[in-house]
Amino acid sequence: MTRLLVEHLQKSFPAAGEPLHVLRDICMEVSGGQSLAIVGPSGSGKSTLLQILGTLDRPDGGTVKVDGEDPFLLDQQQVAHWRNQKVGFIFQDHHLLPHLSVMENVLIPTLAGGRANAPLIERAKELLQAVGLSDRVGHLPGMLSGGERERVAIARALLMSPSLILADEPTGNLDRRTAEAVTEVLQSLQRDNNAILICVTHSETLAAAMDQRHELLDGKLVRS
Ligand SMILES: Nc1ncnc2c1ncn2[C@@H]1O[C@H](COP(=O)(O)OP(=O)(O)OP(=O)(O)O)[C@@H](O)[C@H]1O
Repeated sequence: MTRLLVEHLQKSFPAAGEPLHVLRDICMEVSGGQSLAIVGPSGSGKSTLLQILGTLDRPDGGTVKVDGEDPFLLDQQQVAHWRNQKVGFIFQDHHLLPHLSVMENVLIPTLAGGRANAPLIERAKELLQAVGLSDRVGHLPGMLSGGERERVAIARALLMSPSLILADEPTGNLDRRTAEAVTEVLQSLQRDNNAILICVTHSETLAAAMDQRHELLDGKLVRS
């Protein structure tokens, strides 16, 4: 089973005067099938933490291990491959490419390996069905509602069957009912895949739907 182990993670940013110590001592342990919400005040470092967990940024100290492997010890090419295989990102503004169809957007992760093979196309179809968008595969993102675009982003994030799903405010721009529907589909796919789901959010409803709730305060995570 997948296991994420984070120990004593630190991250600072240069600032006028003293450096800004955003993450001071982050420790966490999560297993496959579990979901976790990270809440905390604006500017407390939630997105920074998510970016580091997904290897989009580097920590200054501490370790991140997924299934015993520390991705920050890999070289640049290996880490890109690791990220593509292990991590699914979902962003609040979904980052869909406007000139590609729904199906093409879901298949974006295959571009890195140059292999949109038949099984992956089949999986994209299954995921679009699971998120309720089978009849929208040829649409452009601009033709979809906000909730539908978020569901395309979820399908895309799950295409490579990642063990780690990282979501930054996945329901931030959605009305309550749509947010609940998106949360439900995200969590059901996460459980089906036995993946770890980590959601950064200001939404208490989304946080309450996760198995654990952690608050980021003064650079540390406190289970709450
Ligand atoms: N690349 C950077 N360079 C300098 N400072 C940065 C950088 N990225 C983030 N910061 C600072 O680090 C702090 C934490 O930012 P972060 O985006 O992680 O917060 P957050 O908790 O996600 O906030 P919000 O809830 O408002 O999205 C902020 O004060 C921000 O200005």
